[in-house]
Amino acid sequence: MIQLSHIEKTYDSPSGPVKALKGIDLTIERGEIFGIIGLSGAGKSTLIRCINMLERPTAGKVIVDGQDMTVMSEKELRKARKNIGMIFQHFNLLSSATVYDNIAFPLRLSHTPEAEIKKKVLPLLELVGLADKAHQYPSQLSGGQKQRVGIARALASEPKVLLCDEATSALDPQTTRSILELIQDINRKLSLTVVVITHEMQVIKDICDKVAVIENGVIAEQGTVLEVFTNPQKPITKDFISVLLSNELPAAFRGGEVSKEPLPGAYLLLRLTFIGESADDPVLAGMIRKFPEIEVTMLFGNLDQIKSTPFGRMIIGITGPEAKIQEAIQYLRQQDLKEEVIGYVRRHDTASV
Ligand SMILES: Nc1ncnc2c1ncn2[C@@H]1O[C@H](COP(=O)(O)OP(=O)(O)OP(=O)(O)O)[C@@H](O)[C@H]1O
Repeated sequence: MIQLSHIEKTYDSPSGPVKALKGIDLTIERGEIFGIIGLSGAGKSTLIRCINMLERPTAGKVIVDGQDMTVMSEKELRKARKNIGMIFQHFNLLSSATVYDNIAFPLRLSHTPEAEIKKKVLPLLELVGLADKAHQYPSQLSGGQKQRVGIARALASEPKVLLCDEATSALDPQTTRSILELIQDINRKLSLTVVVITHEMQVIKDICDKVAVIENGVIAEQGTVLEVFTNPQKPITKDFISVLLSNELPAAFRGGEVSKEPLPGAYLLLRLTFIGESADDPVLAGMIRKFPEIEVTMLFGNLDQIKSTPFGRMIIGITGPEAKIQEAIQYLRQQDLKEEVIGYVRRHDTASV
C-alpha cells in the first residue's frame, strides 16, 4: 500500500544542511497499523510528512496505492492527498468553526454539495461518538473530543490511509486509550491502512501490527510488534521496551557486578519471555519439580498483552550446584518460551527477596 524507497531528506538551515532522513526503506501493507517510533529529532515527523508530500524528499520514491507521489504536479498531489487523511498532536482545528463545520471543511474545499456533505458528516459524527456535539466549538471540547473531530475530519474524504502524527501525545493515559481504541475500530471497520508515529512504546504495543524503530534518520530495526518486543536487537529498541516493562531487579540485585562465569554464592539470573498459550504454562513449577537440588527465586514478573496475544516476562534467580543449574537451563530451552541468561550476580544484603 505504501512503499518508501531510499528516502532522504536534507533541510537547509542557517547553520548548514541538516540530514533528517538518510535512506529509509519501508513497506506498509494494506490494512495494517504500522508504528514508527523514535526519540525526539530522530526524523519521525519528517518521514510521515514525506508520505503525503507535505515534505518533499530530497531523494527516493514514495509510492502510495500504486502511485508515485514524488513525480506528481501540485494539482495531481491535491487529488492524491484525498486518499491520505492525517491527524496531529495539537488537533489543528478551526477554532471559529463548529464541530460539524470542521468535519465538513475538506469537503467544502473540494466543492461537495451541502446535501452530500450532510450525508457524510452525520455518520462520521456517530462513528467518532460526537453526535451530540455537532454545534459546539473546539473551545467547548476536551482534548480527546478535539482529536475525535480531527479523526472525523481526516476521514471525510474517505481516505485509504490515515497518518497519525503523535496523535495521542497531548492526551492523558485514559483518553489516549480511548483514542487508540477508536483508531483500531476504524482500521477494522473501514479497512484503513494506518501509520502511527510516536515516542511511546505503549502506543505501539496497544494497536500496531508492525513497528519500525528510527534513530538518527535511519531505520534501526523493524518487524512485527511481537518479534521486536520479544527479541529486540538494538540498544535503542531495548531501551524503549525496558521503559515500558520496567523490569527492574529488586534493589538487592541492582548495581552489582554481573559475571558471565559462576561466582561463589551468586545467583544466576535469567530473563524468561512467554508468548501466547505458553504464558499460562506452569513451566517453572515443572523445572522446580525436576531439579529439587536448585533453588529458584522469582525476582520480577509481569503478564501483559500485545494486541490480543498474552505476553509474560519474568526474571528468576537460581542457586545450587552448577551442573544442575546448567541442566535446568537446558530444560528451559526445550520449553515453549524464550530464555536469556543475564549472568551471575551476588545479593548486596542478607534480607530475603
Ligand atoms: N524545517 C526544518 N528545517 C531545518 N531542520 C529541520 C526542519 N524540520 C526538522 N528539522 C530537523 O530534522 C531532524 C528531524 O526532525 P523531525 O521533526 O522529523 O524529528 P522527530 O523525530 O519528529 O522529532 P520530534 O519527536 O521532536 O518531533 C531534527 O534534527 C530537526 O531539527
